[in-house]
Parts: sequence; C-alpha cells; structure tokens
Amino acid sequence: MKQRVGIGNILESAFPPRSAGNASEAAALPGLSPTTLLEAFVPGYGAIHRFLLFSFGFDVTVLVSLGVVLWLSGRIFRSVWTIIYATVASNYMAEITVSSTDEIHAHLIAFLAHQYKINSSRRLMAETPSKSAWELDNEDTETLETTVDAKGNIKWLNFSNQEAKSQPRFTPAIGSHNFWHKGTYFQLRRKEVAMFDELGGGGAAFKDKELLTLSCFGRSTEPIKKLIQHAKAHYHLGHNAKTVIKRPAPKDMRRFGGRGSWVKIAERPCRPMKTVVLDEERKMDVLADINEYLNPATARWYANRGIPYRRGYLFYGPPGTGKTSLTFALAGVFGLDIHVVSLLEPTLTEEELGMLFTNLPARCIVLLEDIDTAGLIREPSEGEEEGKKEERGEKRSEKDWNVVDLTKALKKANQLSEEEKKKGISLSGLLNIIDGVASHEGRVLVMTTNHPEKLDEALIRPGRVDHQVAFGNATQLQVKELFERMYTNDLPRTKLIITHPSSSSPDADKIMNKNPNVKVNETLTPPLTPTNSLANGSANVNRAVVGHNSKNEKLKDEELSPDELSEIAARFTKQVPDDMFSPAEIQGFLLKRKKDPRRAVLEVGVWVEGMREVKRRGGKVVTVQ
Ligand SMILES: Nc1ncnc2c1ncn2[C@@H]1O[C@H](COP(=O)(O)OP(=O)(O)OP(=O)(O)O)[C@@H](O)[C@H]1O
Repeated sequence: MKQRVGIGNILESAFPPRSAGNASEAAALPGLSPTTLLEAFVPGYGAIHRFLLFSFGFDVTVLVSLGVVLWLSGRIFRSVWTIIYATVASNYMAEITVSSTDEIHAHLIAFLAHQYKINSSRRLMAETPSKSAWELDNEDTETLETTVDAKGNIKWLNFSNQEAKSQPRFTPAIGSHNFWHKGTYFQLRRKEVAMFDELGGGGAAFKDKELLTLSCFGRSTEPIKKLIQHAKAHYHLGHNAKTVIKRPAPKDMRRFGGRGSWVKIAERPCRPMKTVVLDEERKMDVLADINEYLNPATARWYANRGIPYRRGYLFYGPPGTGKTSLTFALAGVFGLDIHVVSLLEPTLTEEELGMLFTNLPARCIVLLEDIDTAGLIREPSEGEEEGKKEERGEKRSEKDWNVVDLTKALKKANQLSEEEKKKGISLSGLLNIIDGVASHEGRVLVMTTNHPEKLDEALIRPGRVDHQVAFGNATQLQVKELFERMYTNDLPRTKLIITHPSSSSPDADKIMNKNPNVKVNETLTPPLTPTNSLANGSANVNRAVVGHNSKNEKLKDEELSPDELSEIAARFTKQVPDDMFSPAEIQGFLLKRKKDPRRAVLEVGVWVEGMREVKRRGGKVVTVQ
C-alpha cells in the first residue's frame, strides 16, 4: 500500500512523541494542554512543536497561545467597543446627514479638502478638479511669456503639460474619518448607497448616491450646523466676485427634485456694468427697477396688495447688441446666479420645467434666451383648426372618408404627435410656468429676442414682462466708448491668492473672519506677444506675428495718455456711421487690432466700406475683417 509522505510525517518519524512513561513531560503536557489542543486543530503542529523544542529549546506553543489570546482580546474589545459606541452614539451623539444630490455636499467636500486635518488622514480620495480658465489664471504662479530665440524662431506658449502640472484635489475617502474643528471633535462617515431609480420609458436602474454623515458628541446638532454653515461660507468666499451660471441637471438627476435639479455649468468673474455700452438712462432704469424689486420690503408690499412677487424683463434688439451682456452684468451687480433654460432642449417637458422653476433659489435671474426661436406652440382653438381645414379644402362630410384617407389621417396623426412630443413646451405651458398660480416668486425673469414682433402677445403682457429694454446698433457715442474701453491701459493685475491653510498656519477661520490670511499679490498685466522684440528678429517672423501693416511698428504697445486716446477715439468714431454696426461687430474689428489703436483708425475706413457692401448684398461671409 502506498504511503503518503509529507513534511509532517517526516518530522513525526524524526521526532516521535515522548512515551507516556516520561513523568515530567506528562505533567507539563496534560490531556488538555494548549499543545494538544493545537495538535488537534493544526495537522502536523505536534511534530513542528517538538522539532523546535528539541532543536532550539523554544516552546512555540507559548508564542501561539499569546497570539491567540491577543486576537481574542481584540475581538472582544472591538465587540464591546461597538456596543459602547452604538449606545453612546444613539444617546450622546448628534448627527446630520447630507446627500450628494444637494449642493451642501459639494460645499462640505470642498471645505474638508481644504482642511489640513483631513489632509493628514491616511485614507484619501484623489480627484481631478475641473477648473475654468479664470481659476487657472488665479492659480498660475508664473506668468508665461512668448519668447524669440537667437535665430528669430518664436517659442509660442505651450500648454501640453498643463494637465500634468494641475494639482489633484484630495478629499476624505469612503469610510470613517475624525477631525477637530473649533475645539469640537467630529466624526465623518462617507458612504455610497445604491438607489433604485426608475428611468423614463418603464426602465429602472441602480444609481449610486453618496451620503455624508457628520456627528459630534453631545445631544445638540448645533456644532454640526455651524460647521456646515462654515463650509458654505468657505465655499462662497471664493465665489463672491463670480457669477455662477446654472442649467437644468440631466434628466435622471432632475427627478430627485430639490436644488440638485440645477447644475452649475460655469462660473466667471462678474462683468462690470460699465463694460456694457448702453444708453446710460436705460441702464439706470433697469438697475433701479431690479434694485427696487429685490428689496425685501418690496416682497411685503406685493403680498399686502395681493400682487404676485415676480418681475419679468424683455431685452430685444438685433444680434450682438448686448442683451446677454447686460444680463450678466446685472447678475454681477446684484450678486445673483443665472439659471439658463433652453426651451429647445428635447428632453425638457412642461412638468419638468415647472418643477425646475419651483426649485429656484429665493432670488436669482432666470434667462430664457432667443425666446422667439424657442419653438413654442400655441394650441389652435377648435374654430381656428376648422377654419384652417376649410382653407386647405380638407373639410368634407363623414361619408367622404374611405379606408385610404383614414390610414393617411392616422399616419399623419401619429407623426404629428411625435413632432409635438419633441417640441416639449407649449406656449400655454410656459405662460403657466411663468405666472401660473403655483409659479415661483422672487426670481427675475429675463427673456431675450431678436424678433419681438414674432412673440405672442400673451407672453409679453404686463405681469409676465414688466419692463422692456430695446437694444440697437451702436451710436457714435457708443462706438467711442467701445474704442476707449478697448484701449484703456489695464490696471496691474491683482491676484487674490487665498493661501491654503497649511500646517504652519492651520487656522482656516482666519479666512472666514475679517482678518483673512489672504495674500494680495500684484503682478503685471499679462505680457504681450513680443512684437517689438520680434521686430529685431527675422522679417518673416515679424510678419507672421505682427500680421500686416509695418507702418505703425514703432507705435505698437505704446501706452496712450487719456487725452491721446480720446483724440484717436474721436478720429475712429468719425469714420463709423451711426447705427450701422452692432457693438459685437465693432468689438470684433477692434479685437483683431487690440494692441494697436492707431492701426484700427487707419483701417476702419476700408472695413466700414467692406461691411457696408456685405450688408447691402445681404451676405454672411465678410470680405474684410
Ligand atoms: N452694448 C454692448 N456693450 C459692450 N459689449 C457688447 C455690447 N453688445 C455686444 N457686446 C459684445 O458683443 C458680444 C456679444 O454680445 P451679447 O451676447 O451680449 O449680444 P446679444 O445681444 O445677447 O446677442 P444675441 O442676440 O445674438 O444673443 C459680447 O462679447 C459683448 O461683449
């Protein structure tokens, strides 16, 4: 019979168990000693034990027993701790949970990412933050320059490694974390939960949602509320001089309702009101009107008189005359977010639009751009429909119907309903949402259009549109203003760098208090492409960068005094006819000569003639730029 030969067997035969006759051994290893127990559970343990005992005089059982005792104690301690913690947590701890569908979640995560205490945690999650050009500009420590080598080759700016240089953001990983804040000990639990989410069309799927639970000792949630408030303030601190633009969240997120129905799509520096070239009186009218409306006392005034607290504005005029620009400047002045809605979005239904309006913040601007192209459909009344049929000669008696007609009619009805479905929002639906009984109060609604004459009367009746502002092509005065604004010397670029609360200066609160740990860093205005230095390089390079015109080379990048600028602006303005070009067109012309006002003066005559010709022909492709 074949015998199994293993290491255990070999050791067994080499170190057989002592005979029971050995009295001292028997006393040391009684029937239920740890060694016999281990022998029962671990095959071959006895032989190993004897080998180590005989060879090195080392009783491994002592070590193993110690390990088992420690492991058992650990288990017992953990179980006891869990029970104690659960008892303490349920009786002596307060907690607040935040869902990732709410913006507070983002505020808290951003705050915790900044918290040096969390940063020192051993379990972090690395995220690639998406940053806008403005944020990158604020963070750039070095100012890039375009340089020219000895051979006259231009070294253009290159951003190929910008992704590599960008700093990841570290946030607390999924799990538990502890930290101190303002003398309070907090526990943070971050976890993902799968939610059963019904999708449109009868489908369903599991969706991940994150829950953030903050807890602290004590029966009051006050410290957590303060922490959340602090996180919110911290988040908004960097956004004070920014205008936040939001749009409806994707369809499956909108379903949860709440403030998560809107998502931030952009955040840009506030547009100063003075950069919008518009008749000063008209501008002041709008500003005063909105200022009056937003005053908290006005809400009471409206309520006392039973007037719905809503205000609508219609900005109308040709393309590129500043309708959107004024909306952004207004948002900056009043510190409001802009909620942009496109009524052409195919997935947006009337109910959803209504829900989106009910989830607007108390004060905000809602922007409905190009309302005339929004494809709003006015449901025809029965009379109108009959009339149309008669016009088309479609009216006939019931007897006239045959099977072919019937099939055609059914097919058409199906197609129509598909089209209707795609259109999504009807005029009556929109009217209801704007000022129906359940519609939101407190918002500023701005509708823009290039064709006010195409709008339905009902849409712009007082109550829906309370203030209309006309925009037109630039007057000569406005042309001068645009010119002067383009060539006014920039003030030194002032960068506000909020220093990251580091371990040496850990107090993030200093940022929140009015004694901020804020470093104001003055740097020069961004460098110009070195056209002057290029002039010393090869003639080819010079032409490539400078573009054309060599006559005014010596005048480039020259700083103009206010008097000189005003004089050049007057010469420029004289050549631009009143009310012919939109501010956007003039801005486009000037932008191509943004470092060279005198060149703009020299070339504007040719440009005006060329553009006049293009407009006369009704063409779209410009021959002069
Ligand atoms: N009145 C203005 N003052 C200053 N800049 C203007 C003015 N009008 C237009 N611009 C400039 O022209 C560009 C387009 O302007 P804007 O989007 O505000 O025009 P709009 O009237 O909303 O156009 P559209 O009807 O096509 O939406 C912007 O870069 C803006 O700076």
